[in-house]
Amino acid sequence: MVSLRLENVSAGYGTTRILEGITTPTLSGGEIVALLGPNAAGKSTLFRRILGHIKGEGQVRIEGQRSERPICHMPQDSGSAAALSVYEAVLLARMQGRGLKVAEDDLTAVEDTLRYLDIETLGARAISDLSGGQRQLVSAAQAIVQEPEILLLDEPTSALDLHRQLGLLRILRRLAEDRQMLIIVAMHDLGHALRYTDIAIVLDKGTLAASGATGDVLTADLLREIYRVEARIETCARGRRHILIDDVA
Ligand SMILES: Nc1ncnc2c1ncn2[C@@H]1O[C@H](COP(=O)(O)OP(=O)(O)OP(=O)(O)O)[C@@H](O)[C@H]1O
Repeated sequence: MVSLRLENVSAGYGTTRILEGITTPTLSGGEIVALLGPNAAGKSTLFRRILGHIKGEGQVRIEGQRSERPICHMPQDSGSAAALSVYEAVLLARMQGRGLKVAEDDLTAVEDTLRYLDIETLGARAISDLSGGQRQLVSAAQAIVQEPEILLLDEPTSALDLHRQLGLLRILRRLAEDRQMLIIVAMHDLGHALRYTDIAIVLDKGTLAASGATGDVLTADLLREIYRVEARIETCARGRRHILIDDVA
């Protein structure tokens, strides 16, 4: 099974250092990890460092991988491939690193992924004509269709309505379980993190503020110190824990 661990990882842009000494627990296939932290904490930068798009000190250790390119990334703002249909754009994403010859199972993977995300009716539509939320689902499809072992998603639900937010998070849970994929999601919705993720990694100003089981990490103290809000974490009648925000701290 694939695993990922960061050891004393730093990174930056030019001479500006953004990330400093990030060490995480070992993250394993089958887990959903929330990458949390306020705006500009360094979440997208950490993804770029994991992907090798920017360099820095420390080690990104990936073990137990089956393929040469185990990681796939859904960026925060994926530019629209204006001239392509949804089907073509997802197929093109699927073919990255697989050569030019499209096989029957590539077409099946595209169709399954569009159906999985409930966007099969958009197949023939031009990407440029889609709504923001539809485009975000297509970006998710482009990442998922590649069947990576490690999936990095940068705020994948930010443009989605509530039903589709929950739908995508449930799909991620299924992918993690069925394919033993390690899924790391940068997100701002702490309620979703509490409900749908196993592990939380919290960045603050480029350093690691906390990491561990999401339910242990997300405390009223952390929300006050890192997110600067007064909050309570309470258990509802159904036994589920919820974050109740009272005020700014
Ligand atoms: N290409 C770049 N060149 C220079 N600085 C950058 C670049 N990209 C990001 N930064 C800076 O790095 C810091 C961290 O940005 P990053 O996008 O990693 O934060 P984030 O946690 O993903 O934020 P958000 O939640 O707002 O998306 C910010 O101060 C940002 O201005």
